[in-house]
Amino acid sequence: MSDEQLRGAENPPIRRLAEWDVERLRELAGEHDTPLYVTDLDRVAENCARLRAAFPDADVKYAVKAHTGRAVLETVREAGLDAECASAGEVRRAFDAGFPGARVDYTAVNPPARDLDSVVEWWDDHPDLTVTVGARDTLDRLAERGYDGRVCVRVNPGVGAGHHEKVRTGAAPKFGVPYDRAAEVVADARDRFEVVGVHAHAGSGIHGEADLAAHRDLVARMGELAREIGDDELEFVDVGGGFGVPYHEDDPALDLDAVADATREALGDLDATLAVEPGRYVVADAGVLLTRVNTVKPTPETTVAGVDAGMTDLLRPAMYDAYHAIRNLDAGDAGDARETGPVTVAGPICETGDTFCDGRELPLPDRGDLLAVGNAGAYGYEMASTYNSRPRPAEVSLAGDVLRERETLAGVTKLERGGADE
Ligand SMILES: Cc1ncc(COP(=O)(O)O)c(C=O)c1O
Ligand SMILES: N[C@H](CCC[C@H](N)C(=O)O)C(=O)O
Repeated sequence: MSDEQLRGAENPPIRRLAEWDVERLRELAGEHDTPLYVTDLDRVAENCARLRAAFPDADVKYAVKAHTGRAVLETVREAGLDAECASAGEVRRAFDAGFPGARVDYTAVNPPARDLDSVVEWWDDHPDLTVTVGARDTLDRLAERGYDGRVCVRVNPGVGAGHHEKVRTGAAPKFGVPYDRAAEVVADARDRFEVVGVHAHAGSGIHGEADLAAHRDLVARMGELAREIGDDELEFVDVGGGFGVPYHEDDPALDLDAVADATREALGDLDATLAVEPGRYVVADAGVLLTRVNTVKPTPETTVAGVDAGMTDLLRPAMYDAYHAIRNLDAGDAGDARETGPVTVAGPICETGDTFCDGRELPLPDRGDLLAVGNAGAYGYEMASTYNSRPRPAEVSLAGDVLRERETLAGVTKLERGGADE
């Protein structure tokens, strides 16, 4: 893609749910059944390209946790982003998808011994991998295992931002060494490791003015810290991810170029390279969740549309009260003319919070209707569980390749005594 295409109308900053090809989604649901995640790998590549165009001189790392699927990771690797991994499991996935060690950053948060053991073992074959560390104890535990490789020190910037209090990471004491102790921890780390960077992350879903102001504060603080400890001795200053996408149909898309300019300005002059690590921005609008209505129940307040996907497939509404656009692919602008009214889309899980929307104005559902839930590509399948003994859904690419098989009931019980062993 040319620079013009990367930034222009051919690569818009958001693909809205209304823009997905309804006929194709219907076909995929027919072939693969529901609930079904559909992932558009071309859109993943476009999002990567837009990030690289906005941050041409930066190291752009993909936060793997947003969507860990092999096909997504391969697409991201080919599009030139590095991999930021939250666990040994994610590091393994990055290696398996072909990322070399030099493009892998393991952000260790209270890392279990097993994770550290594995990563130190893999370091033999991948001596250029970077371990990001947010506590002195973690430095000691790495040293005890003979690790003396590349380290990045994670700082708690005391500045949080994001779509919900549970994701304002930068203000949570769990993450990173306190800002005013960072220089001391870096000095200690320099005695024992190759310190290549410093890192902080404000939180997830940075969108409005307040979040952007917090992001700028964080970046400015990281610029100051880097200069204090010697930016010429660092390879990079990582200011985290968190770039938001619009979940409401009429929310504007993030102006990524403006965010990039503000980031550079807040960082100030540095010898070290800027690094960013978005997850959601790369995959959110590249995925939809398809689910079918199986029960329609009129009540005085709302029509309940019982569907075959639940909070076990897409946890975000239950966990964060997150809004996801929902489109009935058989009614309204996508199908039959129908009256609209307040509709509650409810899953099959025995939990009051197992709804995708409550009393939202939608075409009144019929049994058998196919619904699409938008922006399901980020933290969708990744946060799926088998609660209520529900097998996890399948995932296919928009092109029709099965990316993840539907889990079976035998799969759900296979690890337990007396469970299925197939
Ligand atoms: C350290 C770190 N980096 C990056 C991210 C990615 O955040 P987002 O998906 O909002 O870009 C997260 C959130 O999960 C994170 O904790
Ligand atoms: N770990 C991320 C938050 C992930 C949020 C995500 N799970 C969501 O669905 O919004 C962070 O600290 O910024």
